[in-house]
This record gives sequence, C-alpha cells and structure tokens, in this order.
Amino acid sequence: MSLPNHFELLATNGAARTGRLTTPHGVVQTPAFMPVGTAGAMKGLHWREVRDAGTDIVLGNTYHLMLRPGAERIAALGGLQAFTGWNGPMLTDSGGFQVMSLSDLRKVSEKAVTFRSHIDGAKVELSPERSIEVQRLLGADIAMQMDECVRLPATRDDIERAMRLSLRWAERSKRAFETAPDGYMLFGIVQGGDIPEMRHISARELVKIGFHGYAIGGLAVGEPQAVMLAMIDETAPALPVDCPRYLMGVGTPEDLLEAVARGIDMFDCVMPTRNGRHGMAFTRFGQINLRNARHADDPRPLDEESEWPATRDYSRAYLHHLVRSGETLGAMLLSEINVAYYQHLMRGMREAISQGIFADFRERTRAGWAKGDI
Ligand SMILES: COC(=O)c1ccc(CCNc2nc3cc4nc(N)[nH]c(=O)c4cc3[nH]2)cc1
Repeated sequence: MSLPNHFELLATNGAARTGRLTTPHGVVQTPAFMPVGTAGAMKGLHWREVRDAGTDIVLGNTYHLMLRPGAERIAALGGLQAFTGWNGPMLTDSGGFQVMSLSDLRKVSEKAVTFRSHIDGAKVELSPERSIEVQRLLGADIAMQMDECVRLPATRDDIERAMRLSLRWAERSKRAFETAPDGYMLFGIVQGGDIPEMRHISARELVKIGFHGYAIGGLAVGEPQAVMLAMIDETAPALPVDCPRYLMGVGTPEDLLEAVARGIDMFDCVMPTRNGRHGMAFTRFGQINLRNARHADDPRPLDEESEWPATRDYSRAYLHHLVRSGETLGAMLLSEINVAYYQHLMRGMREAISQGIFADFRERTRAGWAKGDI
C-alpha cells in the first residue's frame, strides 16, 4: 500500500531524474547530496557555510545521538533543528549500520541489536521500535527503517538471512512510525548484498509494505564500484518511479555521477568532510592531496573559476602549509571547499537533467577529472 507522496518528479533524462521533495522543514531539490553531521554538528563547519554551499538537507545518526546527549534530552530541548540551529530538513539513519561499525560486543537477534556503547560501555538495546521512537524524538523529517547491513563479500545464506530480517524489521518500523504527524517520512531500505535475486525480493516486498521513499542499502561496504553500480541497475527499476531513491553512504563524485545516471535521487557520505580534514580537496580537476610537497610554492588557488570564495581566494601553498602544520583552519577550509564542490556537482546535474543534456554533462565532467590537476 503506497503512502502519500511528498516527491514531485520534475524532469527525466535517460534514467536520470530531477525532482523536489517537500519536508516539514523545507524543500529538497534532487538529486541531492546530504553532508553527514553525525553527532548533530558538521565537523569544522558553521551551518551558515553548509547552507551557503548549496545544502538543502543534512544527515544525523540515531546511534550517536541516542548515546549522547540522548534522544529524550534533544526532544525536551525542542528537537534536532532547535537543538543544533540547523533549521532545514534532516534525515536520520536508524542505527543498525553504525552499531555494526562502531560498537563491540554487539548481538543481532530477531528482537533487536544489543551492544555496548562506544562512549561509556553501557549495554544498549536497539529494536526497530526504539529506533523509530528515537528518530521521532529527534524530529527527523525523514526516518530510516531499522535494518541489518552485511559487509561484502558475504555468503548467500548470510545475505538472505539479513535481507529477510530487514524485511520483518521494515514491517515493525512502519507500524512504530504510524503515529508520526503528516509530512514526516519513513524510508524502507533494500538489502540483498551483491545477489540480484535477493535485491529483487527485497525491493518487491518493501514496495508491498509501502514507504514514502526507498533507500538502497548494503552497498559501499567494501565491494568494487562495478558491483555497486550493477546492484543499482538491478534495484532502481524495481522501485516506484514517483518515490525518492536514496543510495546510502555514497560516495565519490564519480559514484554520484554514475548513480544519478542510473536513477538515484539522494546520497550521503562522510567523504567531503572527512577527506577535507585529512588534506584532500575535491575539485573539477579531480582530487588534490594538499599534503603533497609539490604545492609548497604554488601561488594559484585551487580553482580560480569557482563560485566558492575559499576555493578561489587561498593559494595552494597556503593550504599546503595549513595542512602540514596541522592548523585547524586547514581542516575547516578544505571541509567547506569539498562540501561546496559536491553541491556544485549536484546543482550541475540537476540543471543538466532539466535541460536534457545529462549525457553531455557526464562526459564533460569526467573529462575534467581525467585531465587531472594541471
Ligand atoms: C573518507 O571516507 C570514508 O572514511 C568513508 C567511510 C565509509 C564510507 C562508506 C559508508 N557506506 C555505507 N554507509 C551506510 C549506511 C547504511 N545505513 C543503513 N541503515 N543501512 C545500510 O545498509 C547502510 C549502508 C551503508 N554503506 C565511505 C567513505
């Protein structure tokens, strides 16, 4: 049974789409990139810069926020937007993935995932019901079902087990979400590893349950890019054309371009901010590692044609110096430069799809990266 739809498809160009997703805290233009503000902050950035860089929606994490400062506390303080000062749309991940990647002594049962907090070692139980309760307390505009994501490579049995458990948790997540006010959304998550048949079963059964949008999970977990793209080809066509499709945890600029070409509408990844903190810049010439000594005397900015001031106004020599000296400003500048580049790329894709020239945009963008950094 399909749910009321807040997604408006504006144009398609091949399998690529551009649209508008209306949430209680504002409109999201798609394809959209969500920078990851895991614990309620975008590391090294003010929200003003996140917004000015072209961001419509940011991601927060149930796992981190329920452990610290606590979901009930954030609710008492008015919810995530009031608490953090980001007054736009927010999506929260449901926590299962973070438990498997961040905590130890974790156990998966039919009922829930139990684990020890990586902060104080306290024993915590995260069930689909509690995950939805936390995301409602946080006030996320888009909540994610609780699921189990297996790392790849994995056995067929393990992939099928986790996929079917995730479908049962999808049902329970949707039931727990029923009291949410109009406009708040719940997305299902397709699992199935790198096995097409498992992907088809997961997508078909999720659509029968009915969600506001559908994520493709279980990818960007160690598989080659070709496998990730093949699984998108298997899964996207099985999802309702009028619902948003969200590829979780992805990715590099090339991943984004190739996934939009295959019909994906939403993305999240730590890469622009985390790589920025480690001295890596994303530009239209490709990635530039500013730790590299070759930049020490280079007076040129990263890209004098960029519309983002920091990309235009600072020399590579200065950025190299900041990174080598471990100056906090280096991490801050490269984080904003990278988020601005990702959002510049997303805006370029939206415009190209609207004008029916996405294939040409894709070719020109790849050529720019291939040219490398002159
Ligand atoms: C510098 O860059 C990095 O350190 C870095 C680290 C991890 C990723 C990959 C993140 N991948 C990923 N995040 C994910 C989050 C997910 N959440 C749920 N609920 N279910 C999933 O099935 C799922 C899959 C994911 N795959 C990408 C980049």
